[in-house]
Amino acid sequence: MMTPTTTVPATVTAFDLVSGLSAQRPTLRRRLSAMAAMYADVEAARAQVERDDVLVYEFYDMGVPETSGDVAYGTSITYPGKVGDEYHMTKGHFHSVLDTGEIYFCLRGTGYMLMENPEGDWQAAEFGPGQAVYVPRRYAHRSINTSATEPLVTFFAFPGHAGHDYGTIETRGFRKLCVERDGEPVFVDNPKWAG
Ligand SMILES: O=P(O)(O)OC[C@H]1O[C@](O)(CO)[C@@H](O)[C@@H]1O
Ligand SMILES: [Fe+2]
Repeated sequence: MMTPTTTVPATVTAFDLVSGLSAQRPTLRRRLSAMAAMYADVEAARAQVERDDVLVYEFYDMGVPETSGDVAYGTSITYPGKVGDEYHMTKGHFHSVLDTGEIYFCLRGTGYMLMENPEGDWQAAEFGPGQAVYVPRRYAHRSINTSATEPLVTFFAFPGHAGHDYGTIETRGFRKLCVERDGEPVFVDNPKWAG
């Protein structure tokens, strides 16, 4: 009988359901200065960085091997706020291996998963606590926090070999932006979209 090969031991990690954080490892943190150019109103972003280089989001890299048999996972916490009228968001990325999906389960807060594929389709899935968004293969994805007060806390999982392609979104942007109009989030065309 074959003995299964195990490369990563079974592990248990505690994530706080309110903060989304774990005391067991440090997060990777993205401040506004690291993504000011991604917002539509770059001047507003730079002015905010001058006043206070706010923490926009943080997340975990659990160090899972980047192989197809493994599953990368962790929590991601996007803090409330706006840059001009655009809600706080993650950088967003395609997977380097485009044919890989991802799952995000919301633990706290309210927001959207914005998705688009190279074929021109885009979707914005609203989610809140207890709801999971499935990001299909080929779709770039970005978390957006539309709450004025609460962090958007999600647990994510994706194939270990998927990789991150940040460059495409950094140069081209997403087709749509999520902005506040009359107190409500709406998706509008991104005037800077360079597809
Ligand atoms: O990778 P971004 O776009 O900076 O956003 C961070 C989130 O995306 C992930 O890379 C997973 O897709 C996580 O590490 C984290 O949830
Ligand atoms: Fe991803």
